[in-house]
Amino acid sequence: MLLLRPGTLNFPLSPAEVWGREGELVLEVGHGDGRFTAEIARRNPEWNILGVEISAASVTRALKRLRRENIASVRLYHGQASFALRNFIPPRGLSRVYVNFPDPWPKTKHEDNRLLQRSFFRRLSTRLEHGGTLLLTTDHEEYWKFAQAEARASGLFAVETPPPPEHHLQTKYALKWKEQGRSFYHAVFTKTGEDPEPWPLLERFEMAHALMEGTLPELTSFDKQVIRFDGGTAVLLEAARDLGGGYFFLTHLEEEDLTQDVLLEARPSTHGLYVGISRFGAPLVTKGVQQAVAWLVGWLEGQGLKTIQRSY
Ligand SMILES: C[S@@+](CC[C@H](N)C(=O)[O-])C[C@H]1O[C@@H](n2cnc3c(N)ncnc32)[C@H](O)[C@@H]1O
Repeated sequence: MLLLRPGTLNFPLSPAEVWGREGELVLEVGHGDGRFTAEIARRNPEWNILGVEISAASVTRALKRLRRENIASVRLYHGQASFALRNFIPPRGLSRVYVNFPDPWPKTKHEDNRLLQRSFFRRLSTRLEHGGTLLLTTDHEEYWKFAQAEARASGLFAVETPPPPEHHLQTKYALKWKEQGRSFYHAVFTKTGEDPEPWPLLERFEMAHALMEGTLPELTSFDKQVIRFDGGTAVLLEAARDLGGGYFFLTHLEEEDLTQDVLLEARPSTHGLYVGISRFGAPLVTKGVQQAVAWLVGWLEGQGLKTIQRSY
């Protein structure tokens, strides 16, 4: 299980379950092609390493590299760093975080997109052990200064700015910028205090389905439906017949720091018409999933079907 599928895991992660052993937990945010991830795994074979990356192409490249190099102490997650930090890492469970060449978002109006801002440092403090560190390496002087100011303003981190260690300058981006003669900046943020406000896990649910009776409509077309709710949006994009006499509804969900493409289904079962989330792709059953199912049930009620039982 090199690639983590959150729908199949308990939160927070149990190192024994996921890595097969206890050990120091280290996170790399935005690992790109995984070159640095492989390097720290070779240097520190006792670490349990989690790599998080939002680009699917980069995750694929990193997976190939880790397999090729036979590295067994790394797990990867394709998604947002904040989701992984919040849900995978036990309170004070993390000893170190690496962030190499984060997207700088240079325009002032895009500053909110920067990872290393005050709210992030506050949340990070709940997951780092006391004295735990975040190590930043960047070619972007302005972001480097911004991150330092934000960390200090959180009141929870001490900041030092030693020169970057040589192996931090071997990542894909470091090599690219080195060729162009750019300078590099480094900062070590050490946790000195903790945000008293806990950062609770994402709310997960066991079930999101209903049993209905009646006859499913014959659909010749399906108009895209956008459902907005407190905390996100669900978009039912398309409906498709399944061969068992039901329908699948391709649904895109955006919730805070989680994006999922899931299938809803409406199909005959032994107890009646099952209308709910399909297990395909091991989705996380979230509030958004429940909202999408509730919409579908309401829509089918509008077509004359009756709800016998609701589980959401
Ligand atoms: C400039 S690249 C650097 C990649 C690599 N660290 C290197 O030095 O070669 C920034 C990477 O961060 C990833 N990224 C940006 N925001 C992220 C987030 N919120 N969570 C996880 N990865 C993220 C991007 O997809 C991209 O691969």
